[in-house]
Amino acid sequence: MNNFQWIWSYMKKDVVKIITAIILLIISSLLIIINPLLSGRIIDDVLTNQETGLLVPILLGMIVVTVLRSILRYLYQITFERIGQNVIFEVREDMFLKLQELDFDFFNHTRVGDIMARMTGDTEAIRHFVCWVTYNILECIFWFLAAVIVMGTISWKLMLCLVAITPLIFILTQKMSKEAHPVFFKIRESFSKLNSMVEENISGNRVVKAFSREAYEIEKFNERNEDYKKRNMDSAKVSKKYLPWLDGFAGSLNLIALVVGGIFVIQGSMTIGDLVAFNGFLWMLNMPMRMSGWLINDTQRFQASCIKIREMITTESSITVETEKDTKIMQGYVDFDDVSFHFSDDPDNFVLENISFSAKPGQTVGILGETGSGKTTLVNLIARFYDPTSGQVLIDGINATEWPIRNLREHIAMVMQDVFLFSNTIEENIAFGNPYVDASYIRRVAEIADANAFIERMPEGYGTIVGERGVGLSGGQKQRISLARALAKDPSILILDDTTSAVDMETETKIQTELNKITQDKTTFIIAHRISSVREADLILLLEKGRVVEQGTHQELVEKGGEYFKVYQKQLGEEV
Ligand SMILES: Nc1ncnc2c1ncn2[C@@H]1O[C@H](COP(=O)(O)OP(=O)(O)OP(=O)(O)O)[C@@H](O)[C@H]1O
Repeated sequence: MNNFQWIWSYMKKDVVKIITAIILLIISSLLIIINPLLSGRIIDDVLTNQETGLLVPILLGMIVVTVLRSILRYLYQITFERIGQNVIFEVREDMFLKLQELDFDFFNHTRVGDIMARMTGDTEAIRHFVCWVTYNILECIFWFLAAVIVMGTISWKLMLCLVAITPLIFILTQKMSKEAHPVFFKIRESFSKLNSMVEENISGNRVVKAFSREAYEIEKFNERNEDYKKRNMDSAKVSKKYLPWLDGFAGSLNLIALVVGGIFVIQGSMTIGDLVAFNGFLWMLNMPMRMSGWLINDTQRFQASCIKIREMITTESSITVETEKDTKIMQGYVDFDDVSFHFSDDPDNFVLENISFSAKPGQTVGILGETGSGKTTLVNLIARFYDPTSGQVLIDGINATEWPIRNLREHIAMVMQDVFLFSNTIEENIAFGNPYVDASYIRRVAEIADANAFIERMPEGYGTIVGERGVGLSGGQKQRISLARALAKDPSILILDDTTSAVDMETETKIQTELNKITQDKTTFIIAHRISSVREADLILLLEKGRVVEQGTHQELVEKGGEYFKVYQKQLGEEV
């Protein structure tokens, strides 16, 4: 399917509107023919033959035609605008739905700025094409055809002299189109890089300032900005190379008409009125020629944008989300059966190797290990953010890959290491995973997460809006709201990834005591660096370079006197 067929798939449901708009456009194009013909009549009948009584009706006729044409033009232009807006509404919707469906792998490899460029600049290029370029192309075609027919009836010889240069115009537009094609792809790529750079700079503005790297960032920005300017200049150069020629050929039509037409009038094979009428149609021939360069540019821009959008819409997730919602209840049994995993872009480096363990509802699994040992990756496999490369993760005895994914995730709540809060009230942030939760339950889970006290101290309490990425809250406060959000979901499996790393030990102990009261029927995974966070767990996994090197309860592992014991002793020493 080429880009035009693809965009047609969005337009075709508006086929009645399209046909109506084209009919209006054709009528409007036919109406253009009338006024030059009437001008000719003024010269021949009113001025030359002195039929002065015709002047007023002719002038009135010209006014009616002009008004009618303006109304028709307005109607079909607004119809094309509506069709374009409908198309772009659906394209944007499809892109957003795709974004919801795409897996972690896509987001690991795609820059936010690039996605934003597709959602904004590229959709705008498509809107412009449907709303403006399409009817301009159609207008040009109909004007050209109408002009050829009417001018042919006035003087086919003079018309042939003018149309003789059309092949040259065709060759020029072909060459221009070929040259402009790659240039617009480069512009598109450059725009995406510039966008990504600015997006990263804004997201990371605190880091930039903290490290006083503004100058470096400005230099990087200037480089990208310069590249974008250069790419646009390349496009301008292509335009400037061809547009004067197209303009020149279009302008030469007047000269040819004047010289050759003048000779015909002198020879008596054409009246002055016919020559005036003929001249009145000239713009209908030269306008399409002048416009062709601009329309080619816009069409190439449209093509480049289509490719970027279609690339995203057709990206296949390795983990697909079903459309139908399943309502299977989850108990919370988790079994890892000889699970190994590597990321798709690094097949030689196994991040997890031969992991096996079992957990039952009501049990807590503590996961310890040095940084980069694979703890987060392990729990990501439970929520199916990734699928194991080999082995299987069983939830309630069923392979996680066989669970309807939304159903699976509905019963799992995760407090992620990198806390993200939406720019919304605290209450709505906590209710994010369970919109039906009531205010008293929100307060209850906030109390368990030890967040209630500081939330109530805020000026608007639970109605306080937290800024982008929770600016205005401390790291520990954000973690606690994020914990409350997970608890509000009342999940069967609760995953806490370094959830209390930013809170003090006393608060952590308080949270743990409260958590124990409500996790009786849940399977809880706690990733931590401090043994104090996991010592009560029913099972502790000690990870080292993706392998479980020790597993058991705190007591068992201490008695074993191995790696866990060494870490325990070290941390005990630090605490004393
Ligand atoms: N998206 C990714 N693509 C490729 N490799 C990755 C990706 N994410 C993580 N890794 C690698 O996988 C390994 C395990 O990462 P993981 O985040 O699971 O570690 P972790 O034990 O949770 O670390 P930490 O305690 O620092 O959070 C690391 O070596 C990391 O470099």
